[in-house]
Amino acid sequence: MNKNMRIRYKITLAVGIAVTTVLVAMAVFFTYFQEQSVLKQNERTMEKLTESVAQGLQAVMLAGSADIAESYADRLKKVTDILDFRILRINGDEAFRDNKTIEDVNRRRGDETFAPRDSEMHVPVLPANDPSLLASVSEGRTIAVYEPGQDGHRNLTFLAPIKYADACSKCHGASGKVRGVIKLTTSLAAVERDIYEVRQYAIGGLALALAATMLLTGYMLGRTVVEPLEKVTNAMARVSGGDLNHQVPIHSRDELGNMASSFNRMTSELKTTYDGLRREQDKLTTIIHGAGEGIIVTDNTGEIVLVNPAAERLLEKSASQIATDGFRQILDNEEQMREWLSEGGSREPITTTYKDRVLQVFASTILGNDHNVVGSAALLRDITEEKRLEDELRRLSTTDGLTGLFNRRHLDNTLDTEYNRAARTGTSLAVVMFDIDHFKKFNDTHGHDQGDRVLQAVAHNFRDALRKYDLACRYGGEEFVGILPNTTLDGAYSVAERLRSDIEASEVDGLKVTISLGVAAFPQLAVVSPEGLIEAADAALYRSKAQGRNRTTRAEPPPAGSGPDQAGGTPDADTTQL
Ligand SMILES: Nc1nc2c(ncn2[C@@H]2O[C@H](COP(=O)(O)OP(=O)(O)OP(=O)(O)O)[C@@H](O)[C@H]2O)c(=O)[nH]1
Repeated sequence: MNKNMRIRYKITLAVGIAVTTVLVAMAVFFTYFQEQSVLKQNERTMEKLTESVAQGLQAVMLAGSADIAESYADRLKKVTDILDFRILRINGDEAFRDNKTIEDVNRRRGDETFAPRDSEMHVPVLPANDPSLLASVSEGRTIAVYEPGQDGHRNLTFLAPIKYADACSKCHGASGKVRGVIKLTTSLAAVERDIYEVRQYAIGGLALALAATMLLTGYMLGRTVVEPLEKVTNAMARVSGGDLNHQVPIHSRDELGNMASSFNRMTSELKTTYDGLRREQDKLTTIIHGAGEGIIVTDNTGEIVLVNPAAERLLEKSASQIATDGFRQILDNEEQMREWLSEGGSREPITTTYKDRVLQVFASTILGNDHNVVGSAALLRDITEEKRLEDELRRLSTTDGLTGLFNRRHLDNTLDTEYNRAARTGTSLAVVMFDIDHFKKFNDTHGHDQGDRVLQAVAHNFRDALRKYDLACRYGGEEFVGILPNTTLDGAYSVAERLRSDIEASEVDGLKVTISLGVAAFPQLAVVSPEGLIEAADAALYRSKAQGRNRTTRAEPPPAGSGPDQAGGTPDADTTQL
């Protein structure tokens, strides 16, 4: 059945086939039985006729008028619809064609009762062993035989026995039960024509009944099933097209009526849900469009379906340009985007630089309920200012405001790290510690602001004296510490001396200061902690002070009886001040 065929035609066709089958079966059944009945009736009539002919002939024969029997037979042959009429002997030969019986009878009677025929002939009509003939003779009953005729219609042949009566013995002597057989053949042409006519009427009636049934079925199906179904189908099409206000009219309370009312209920609930979703979507759209963060969303084919104004602002591109470039080109860096997305949606935001801005990007793959990819999303946040403030904060937390050197907290952290590294790698780590000589007096004499400027100048010198991977720190007040990785005690001593002489030689606003220094190095000095290194340098510094200031002292365990290893200028720092 064609899949595109409308249900109305499908059902009508199905009903038509079913009705046709039943009607044809009934027509065949009744026609067949009617035919059989007609044929049987015809057979019975003809049988009676044949038998009465046989009895008539027998009576004629008994009356001694065989001639009449013969002429009777000849006349019967001419009757319409009687194709053949013969009087047969029980061996199948036609009687009354030779003188054999006449001679027998005359001989038996002893006179010339019957005159012999002028001409004789032997006419074998049926073979002696013909089953129908044998059955008729042996059973003494009439046998009907249907055979195809030459005109296309069937013929009906009766073989009716001519019974042997006692009176027959007078002429024919003792014999069997049957003396001869009447063979009467009629054409069934008239009967079959009648049957054919009946068939024609039956087919006509059948066609009429079928057409009426089909029309009625089509009409009834249309009214009761198809039209309601079509209404629901049309309503479904309208609902799927977005018209959620459409309702199916309900005309009945049957299954189709229930279906329509269920559909209407479903549509109403769908509309309620849809309206709710729509409101949520509107809210979401407002939020997305008003968000400070850039939002870009794609569908599962990778096509960009949403770009909010913040994204346009951050990327300095129009929404259409972003959509044209594609999701992987959001940051003009396809490789990076692919990498982020290949991680199955980055869980951590990624910080990247884009057109002099620092952007925080959260790129993720959106997965559906069954873990299939339904799209991708990128959330962009401009953290340039945040980053600047963070860097500034970090700088402020690790540096000293007056001198710009690293502060003590940073020193402690760094020293820890460097000490551990030196201990692990077996390299040297040196510490230079110094403070300004008689600085209290300097402050008192020149004022605190002047003292600050001196501190800044000394810090400047200090930074210049160190390598770039050394760390210059303001340890507190007018005390400074330098951390010198990969530096031996002698190396640190040289640096300290150079710094001391630089400061001694320099001026700040025409004023001079000197510094006293202490140097310590690991592992020459077997300290067990970074604090130990500081303490050793501090002790060496103390000794520089004690030895007269403006000098550098090595922190090394002094051999018994020997003095500290010193270098530097004049013993008393008073002379270093201007
Ligand atoms: N101008 C200025 N002075 C400071 C600052 N921090 C500490 N000082 C001063 O530095 C002086 C340190 O004095 P002291 O510890 O007695 O040492 P000193 O006077 O340098 O004597 P010696 O170290 O023994 O030579 C104090 O007067 C502090 O007020 C600062 O940030 N600016």
